[in-house]
Amino acid sequence: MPNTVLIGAPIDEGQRRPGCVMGPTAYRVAGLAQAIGDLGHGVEDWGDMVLPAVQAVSCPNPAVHHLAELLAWTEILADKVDDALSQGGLPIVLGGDHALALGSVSGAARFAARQDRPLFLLWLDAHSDFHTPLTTQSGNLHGTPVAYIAGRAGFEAFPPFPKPIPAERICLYGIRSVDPAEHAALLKHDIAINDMRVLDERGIVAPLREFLDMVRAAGGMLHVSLDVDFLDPSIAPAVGTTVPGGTTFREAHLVMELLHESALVTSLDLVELNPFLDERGRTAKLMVELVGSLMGRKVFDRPTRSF
Ligand SMILES: NC(=[NH2+])NCCC[C@H](N)C(=O)O
Ligand SMILES: [Mn+2]
Repeated sequence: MPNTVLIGAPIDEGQRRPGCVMGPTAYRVAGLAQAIGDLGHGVEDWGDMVLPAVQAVSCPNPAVHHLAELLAWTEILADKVDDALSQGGLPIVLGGDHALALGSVSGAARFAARQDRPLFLLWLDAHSDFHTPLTTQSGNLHGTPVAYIAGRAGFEAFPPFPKPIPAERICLYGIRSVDPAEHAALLKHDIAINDMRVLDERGIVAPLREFLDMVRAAGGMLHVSLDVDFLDPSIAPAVGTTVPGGTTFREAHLVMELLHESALVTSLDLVELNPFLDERGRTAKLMVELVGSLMGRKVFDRPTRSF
């Protein structure tokens, strides 16, 4: 197992509710490095990234805000993730809102292209995040990364995405909130939507196994982007865009356990944690536990607490 590299990305410009900027600190306070280290993996914490000075840029869609900041984050985060992978590490990007995936997946894609390996994307989220800066009505760019990654037009202000990921290598999982413009575009691009209806009917395991089998058969790299709102709000309240009907505690752990067993994950985002909305750190702790399962923790490793 490669060394895990923690990259703090205190980004909250992709949406409007303040608080995600505290995400990286909350993960550290909740003991992320220790949880990974306890499983016998090496951990390096590269600290928090800092946004450089930016120049204003305009966008034809007046709703869009903080475009300049997100262009800058995209560039520096792509470099960091590429660096971590180039050093043989497994980057875990501590968000920060989901706009950070514009950069983290760019970095992974650049690295994969240099290695001549196909990159696959597993998007664990309530939302499909398939808007472009031209179609978003909220103007919140955290609703756009999948469109950028898939090579949709409308991202002319951004650096061209290194090697857009073809539809069949993108797996949207846990979806239950898609805007009409996103839905039409997803159908056009032929991107499979594993929404909660599909997962209710087929179960949480089968569609994921099928996807992982494809990754393995292609000798691919796998980037996993885990949004807090993939989880049901009853177990993970610390997120600005809650949608009822999310995955349960056991379903989410099972997804992580399957990912561990596959040994295919090469990079990971933890996004949308808003510690300001949390209840005594329970969402941050749950996210840390999920990373534990992804890194090989088993149910029977859990000590019984009697206090
Ligand atoms: N990563 C997220 N939480 N995305 C929420 C996006 C919500 C909505 N579709 C929008 O574009 O505003
Ligand atoms: Mn998201």
